[in-house]
Amino acid sequence: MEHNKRIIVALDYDNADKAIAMVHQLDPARCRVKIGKELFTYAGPDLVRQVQDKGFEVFLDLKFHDIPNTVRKACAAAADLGVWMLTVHASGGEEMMLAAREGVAGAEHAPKLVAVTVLTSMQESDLSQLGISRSLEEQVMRLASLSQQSKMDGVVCSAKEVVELRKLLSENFALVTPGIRPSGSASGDQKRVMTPREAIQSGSNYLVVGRPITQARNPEAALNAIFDEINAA
Ligand SMILES: O=c1ccn([C@@H]2O[C@H](COP(=O)(O)O)[C@@H](O)[C@H]2O)c(=O)[nH]1
Repeated sequence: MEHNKRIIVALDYDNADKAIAMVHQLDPARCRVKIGKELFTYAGPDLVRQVQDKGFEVFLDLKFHDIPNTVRKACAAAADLGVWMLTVHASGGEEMMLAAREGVAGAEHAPKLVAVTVLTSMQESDLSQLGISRSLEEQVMRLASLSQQSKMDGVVCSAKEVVELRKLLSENFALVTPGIRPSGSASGDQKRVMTPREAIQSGSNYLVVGRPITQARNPEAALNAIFDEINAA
C-alpha cells in the first residue's frame, strides 16, 4: 500500500534559495513540506506562496502560543496564506485554541489546526524542571484530550505515544509525529524518536522528517529510502 503524502519534509533552512533548491528535488504528489520558524523568519510569506505555487501543500509550523486575541489574528493571517496545516501550542489552553479555531473559521480553505503536546526534544526530566510532576505520557494524553475538546484537528506528539493516544481520541483526529529517525541516523536534539516504519506501524498519520533528508549527502536518495521503508510497512 502506498502511504501517499504522509511524509512532511521540514524545510529548516536559513534562506529561501536553499529551501527552493530542496523543493526542486521533491514531488508534490508524494510529500508535503513544512516551513517553520527559522525559514519563515528569513523568507516570510512570499516563500510560502512560492512553494505553494509549485503545487506543494504547506504545513506552517509557527507553534503559536500567545493570548487568545493575538493567536486568533495570527491564525487568520496564516489561513489567508492558504496553508494546509498550522500549529499552536496546546499548553496555551482551551481559550487560546478555541480562538485559533475562530481565526481560521472564515477562510475559504481553512487549514488543519494541530496543537503541539510535548515537544519531541523533551523528556520527563524536562517536565520536572517545569514543575510538572505527572509522567510525560500522562502529560501528552492530557494535552491531547484538551486539544480535541478545544476543536483542534489533531496534535503533534512523538510516534511513541501514538498507540495510547489512538485509544483516547477519535479516529479522524490527526497524529502528526516529528522525531522520525531512520535507523543509523543521528538523533540530534530529538529525545523521543522512532523509525519511519515504526511510526507508520504504530498508526501515525503524518511523519515530519527534517535533517535525515535535508542534511543527507543525497537528499533524494534519503527520501526515497524512507518511502520504500514506509511502503513496505
Ligand atoms: O515536538 C515537535 C514539534 C515540531 N518539531 C519540528 O519538526 C522538525 C523536525 O526536524 P528534524 O530535523 O527531523 O529533527 C523541526 O522542524 C521541528 O521544529 C519537532 O521536531 N518536534
